[in-house]
Amino acid sequence: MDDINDCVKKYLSQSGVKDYGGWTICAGSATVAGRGVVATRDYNAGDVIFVDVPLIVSPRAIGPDGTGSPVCPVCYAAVTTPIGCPCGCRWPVCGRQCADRPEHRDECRYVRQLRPKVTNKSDGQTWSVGIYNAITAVRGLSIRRGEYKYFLDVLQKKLTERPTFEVEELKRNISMQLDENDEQIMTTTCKIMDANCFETIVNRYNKSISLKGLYPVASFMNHSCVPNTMHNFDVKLQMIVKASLPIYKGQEITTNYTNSIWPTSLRQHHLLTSKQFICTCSRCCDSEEFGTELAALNCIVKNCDGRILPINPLSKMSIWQCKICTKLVTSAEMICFYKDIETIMKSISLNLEQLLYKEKLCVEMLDLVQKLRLGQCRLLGLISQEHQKVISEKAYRFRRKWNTKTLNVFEEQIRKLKEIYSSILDEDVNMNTNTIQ
Ligand SMILES: C[S@@+](CC[C@H](N)C(=O)[O-])C[C@H]1O[C@@H](n2cnc3c(N)ncnc32)[C@H](O)[C@@H]1O
Repeated sequence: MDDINDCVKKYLSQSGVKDYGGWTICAGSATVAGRGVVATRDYNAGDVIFVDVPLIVSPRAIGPDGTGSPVCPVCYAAVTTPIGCPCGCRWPVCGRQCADRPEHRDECRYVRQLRPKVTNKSDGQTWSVGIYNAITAVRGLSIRRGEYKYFLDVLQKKLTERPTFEVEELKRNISMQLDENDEQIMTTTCKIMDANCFETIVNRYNKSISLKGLYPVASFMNHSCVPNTMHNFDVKLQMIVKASLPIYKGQEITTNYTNSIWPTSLRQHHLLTSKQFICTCSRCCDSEEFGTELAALNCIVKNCDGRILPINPLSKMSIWQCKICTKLVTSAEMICFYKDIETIMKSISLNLEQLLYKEKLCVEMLDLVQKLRLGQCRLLGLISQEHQKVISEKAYRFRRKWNTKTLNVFEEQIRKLKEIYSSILDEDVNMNTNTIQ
């Protein structure tokens, strides 16, 4: 483990990151799984634990059905009318300026010498979706050069014998044969990305762009549904990891690979399909999820006030049961109920009644975050921000009806919520206080 720690710390210091030394990468009983990051000193909630610098950042692929839209692979702005890079790599850059940027030079030259095929010449499209989808793979080659090749050996890889989508896309869309060694490095990179990458969100021209980022320290952080950290990204795409709860020396530093307010069945499904493991944390083993009954639905039996919960929260095939009348419901039926609820939630827009409903939801969610012991987490920041927007909107709509005393109470509430979310989201480049969602 010493070699891994030395390599990671050298990389961070060479990347100009200030030394944050209160952690170490460990293996064995100190971690929930394989290697993990462990605190070597105490932290208070809100303390920065480390700042991580990406080894690779790349746009999300465009699906075979055309889902997703391209972003410029150099500046990551959304490109509404993409043009193929004028130098010839067929990536959809946003203009000459990005095509000529030094960081694009080597990868552009590499793709060019593979002779990218012109796919949609007839409709005038000058960029290639297939070549675009291979950006992650091509960027892996930059790690091969130099001392950080070591990361390719030590970072966990997704277990699969299947050919990687990105490399197959590249091979299909070039005229030259891919070098065997390059292909192997690209495949390894993609498997590493699949096992370790984080959603990296950047703000470009007031639009949130979702990218994939590979961060060397964060790659060793294990998952917990009751994590003790939160993170956000600065303008340089550096990941700032902070304690969301007090952390004691010797304790594992964990993150959340999934969504905190999803019920256990959804979180388990997501973790198993994307990261290939079953989480057995204290929250996952507790069917009531710390008393929140987050997954519960009201009993379907007439006149029964009970709540239906899974008998075995760790099994997706689990039977669900009402706590009062003991009615049993199959997992397939529960999935249908959840889908119906999702459809209803998506159709909500904000008239006054719904604004008040949203306020109620914000209050309930803030209570939930507290009960789930999520501490100073990003979710607390985001919900507080939404809550503040609802209250500001309400104060605006009722300003003529309310007296000064009532308005002052609301202003105080707004101030407190702003204080909470500003302290959590302060480095967050996506902070947008204007829109109500
Ligand atoms: C980003 S890596 C974390 C570091 C990893 N433990 C290592 O040794 O490189 C993600 C992988 O770690 C394992 N992992 C992370 N959290 C876990 C947990 N709570 N339970 C079981 N396995 C976990 C899974 O194999 C997952 O695919």
